[in-house]
Amino acid sequence: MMAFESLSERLQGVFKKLRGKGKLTEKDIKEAMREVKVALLEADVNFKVVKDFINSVTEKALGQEVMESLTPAQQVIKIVHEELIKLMGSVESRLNLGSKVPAVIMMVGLQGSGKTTACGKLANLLKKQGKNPLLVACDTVRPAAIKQLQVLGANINVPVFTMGDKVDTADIAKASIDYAKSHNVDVVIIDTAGRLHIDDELMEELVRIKEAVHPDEILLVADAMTGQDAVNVASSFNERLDITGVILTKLDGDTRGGAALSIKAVTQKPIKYVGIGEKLGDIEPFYPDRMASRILGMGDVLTLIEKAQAAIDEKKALEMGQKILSKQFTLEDFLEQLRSLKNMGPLDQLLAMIPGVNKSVLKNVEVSEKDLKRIEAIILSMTKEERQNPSIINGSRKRRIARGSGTTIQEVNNLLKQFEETKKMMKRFADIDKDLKRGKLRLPFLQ
Ligand SMILES: Nc1nc2c(ncn2[C@@H]2O[C@H](COP(=O)(O)OP(=O)(O)OP(=O)(O)O)[C@@H](O)[C@H]2O)c(=O)[nH]1
Repeated sequence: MMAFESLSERLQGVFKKLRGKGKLTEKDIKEAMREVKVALLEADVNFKVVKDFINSVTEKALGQEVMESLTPAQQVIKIVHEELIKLMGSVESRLNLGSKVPAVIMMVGLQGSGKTTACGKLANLLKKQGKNPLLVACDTVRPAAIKQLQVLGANINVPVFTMGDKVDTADIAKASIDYAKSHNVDVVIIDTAGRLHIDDELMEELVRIKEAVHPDEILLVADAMTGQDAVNVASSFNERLDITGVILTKLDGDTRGGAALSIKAVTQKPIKYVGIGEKLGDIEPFYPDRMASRILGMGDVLTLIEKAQAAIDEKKALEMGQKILSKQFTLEDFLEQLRSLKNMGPLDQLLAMIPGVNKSVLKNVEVSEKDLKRIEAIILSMTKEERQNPSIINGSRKRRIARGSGTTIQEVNNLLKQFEETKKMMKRFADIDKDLKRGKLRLPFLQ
């Protein structure tokens, strides 16, 4: 995820400076907070939110425990981390589908926010959880909206309820509930009309749908790329409709982060899901703690582990882990590792989730999809002995391997260096995993 990159870099810069100092003075902390403030404002975080955030962090950071601790800089970072989590709502907010059947989710938002797509993503997610959802086409304004919903529904094998664009939308919504009851549907997802801007006519229509079906959830779909506008939109919808939560879309773009950081504080309504791409699987629950860790460059170990578990055969992963711990990790394992990493998605995104791996480390490791092909060729040109014990690879062996794989000696050297780096990184990963299992995740800044 490229979002938050510049905010993340700015904040890490501020903390690096702090860490360079032994004891901190009040002046050091105030100076750092000024820089954090500018970084947040530049990330388009709501002005009032920034002000409250800075006040709260400063007050805590100037407290005695911090100033007198042996690691004041790390304590300050820890406070920022905790306050960021609080800002985004502290805990993961799940869907609250109530007890009546069918449960009703009403989706609202401006045109182009990704509302229709989000309806499909949510239906897909619920279906995977064993539910039997129904999509309801209540956007009768945008000509292609009904068709778009039908196409989405067909893709994920979820029925779509429509009465065309001539019927009143509150009536359509009501009729869809009757249909759901007689068709074994347990969750109804209503796609509503959007507008380019908030207008009264739209709000009145939405209020009428709300009154007709009493939704369990009213989710506002907001585009993260629009920053403060998304926050203002959320406020307006919340005033009129009393929304229950937000789905923040397009977090895969280079959004500066303002919306994700401000929406909860401004509206008091949680972000429940984030959209991270155009495909139907590109939706994730929103975890404030993981997001805060990402922003502070502490990586996102939990997401990484979940992805790894989904992509790698667990038994193999366990074997691999044991090999690393017993230092028998060979180039053959390395190759296998790279091949399974390929299944996990773009490598740089995955590696960026590991704490302590920032851009500069990534540059050293330099693994791109293209590199993988070359690495494969080089490793396959080695003898079995060389793969198992790379230390025997001397100058003449390197020449032979380079020739055999159609690469250069420099490239063979690079690969061997990468192998060593990976070994180190995997060791680190194994440590993190161990800590997680022990229930105590050691964050890098506390080391
Ligand atoms: N990159 C990215 N694109 C997204 C995401 N969600 C939606 N989109 C794209 O955003 C565009 C608009 O999405 P729609 O779902 O058609 O928008 P909408 O809000 O339903 O629009 P109306 O029906 O007119 O209100 C489409 O091109 C989607 O593919 C996301 O999480 N990431």
